Amino acid sequence: MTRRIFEELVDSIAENGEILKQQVCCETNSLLGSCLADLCRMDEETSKARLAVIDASKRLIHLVTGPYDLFYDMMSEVFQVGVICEVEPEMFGHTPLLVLCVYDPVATRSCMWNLNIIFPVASKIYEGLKVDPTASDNTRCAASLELGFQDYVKATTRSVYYSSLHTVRGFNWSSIQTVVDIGGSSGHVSMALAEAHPHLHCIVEDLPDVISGGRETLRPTYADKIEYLAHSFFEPQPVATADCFLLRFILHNWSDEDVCRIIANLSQIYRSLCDPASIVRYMDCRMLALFGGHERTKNDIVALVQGVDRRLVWESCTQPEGSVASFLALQCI
Ligand SMILES: C[S@@+](CC[C@H](N)C(=O)[O-])C[C@H]1O[C@@H](n2cnc3c(N)ncnc32)[C@H](O)[C@@H]1O
Repeated sequence: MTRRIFEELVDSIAENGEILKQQVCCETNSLLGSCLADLCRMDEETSKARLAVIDASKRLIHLVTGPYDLFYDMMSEVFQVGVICEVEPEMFGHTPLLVLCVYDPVATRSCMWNLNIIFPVASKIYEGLKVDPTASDNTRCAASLELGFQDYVKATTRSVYYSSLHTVRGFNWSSIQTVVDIGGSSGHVSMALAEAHPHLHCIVEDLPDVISGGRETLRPTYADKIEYLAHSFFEPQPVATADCFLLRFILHNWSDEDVCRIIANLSQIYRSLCDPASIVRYMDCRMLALFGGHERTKNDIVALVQGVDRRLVWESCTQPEGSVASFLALQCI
C-alpha cells in the first residue's frame, strides 16, 4: 500500500514537473523570479501541474519522514525531561543538562538510578495509593509493590535461620537484668525475650518513626517489661545502666567506619555473630550489593572493637544450633 502511494506520488511529481519544466524553458531568465510561483504567463495546465507538484511533494515528505506531528508531540514530552530542547523551530539540540550527564559520571549514574529504579517504582504509586490511601504503610508503598522488598524481608525473617528464638535460647540471660535492644525495630525480639525470661527489662531503641509505631502496637502484657526509646545508634548511648546491649542484624549493613562509630557510642557490647558458613557468605554478598556493607567474622569484630576501645575484650562466642548468628560476648575490663 505504502509502496503504491509512494510510486504514485513520485510519478505525479515527475509528470507534472515535466509540464512545469517546459514552461520554465519558454520563459526568459529576466522574467523568471526567485520561484516558480512568479511565472508570469502561467496557463491553466501549468497552474494545475504546479499545484499537483506541491500537493504530491507535501505528501511525499510526510511519507518519507513519518508522522511529523506525532514525532513533535513525542519530542515535546522529551523537552519536559530537560535533556533536549528546540533550538529554533523544528531544530532540536542538547541542553546543558545532557552535556553534564555525558561528561560527569556521577550525574550519569544519578540519571541511570532514576531511569532504572525510581521511574519504574514511581509508576506503581497509583497502585500503592489504591491499597493504602494514607501512604503511611511502607509495606504497601510503590517500592514495596514494584520491588517486593518488604516481602523479601518478611520471608527472610520468617525463616528458621533468622528466628528470634535463637536469641532467646542461645545466651545465658539469667545474669542480665536490663537489655537495650539497639535498632530493635518494633520490639519483636524484645517481646520474645520478655516472654521467655520474665525477669528481663527490655529497652527497645530505634529511629523515632519506628519507635512510635512499636509503642502504639505494644500488647498490654508487655507494658511493664518493654519500654521504647527513640535513639539513633550514631549518637552517644543514653542508657548508661544497662547490663547488655543487643545488636541483632544491625552492623552488617554498615561500613567498617560506621560500625566503629556505632560501637564507639556504646559502653559495653554484646554482639551476635556467626562464623562464616555458606548462608553467611550469601548474606555477605547481599549486604555488599544492597548497602556496601558486609558480614564480619569473630576476628573482624574483635579487631574493630579493639580499635575503638582496648578495654573491650573478647569473652566468648557461641552459635546456637541451627542459628545463622552467634553470640559474641565482649566484656569491658
Ligand atoms: C535489620 S533491622 C534489625 C531489627 C532487629 N534488631 C532484628 O533483629 O530483627 C535494622 C533496624 O535498625 C534500625 N535503624 C536504622 N538506622 C538506625 C539508627 N541510626 N539508629 C537506630 N536504629 C536504626 C532500623 O529502623 C531497623 O529497625
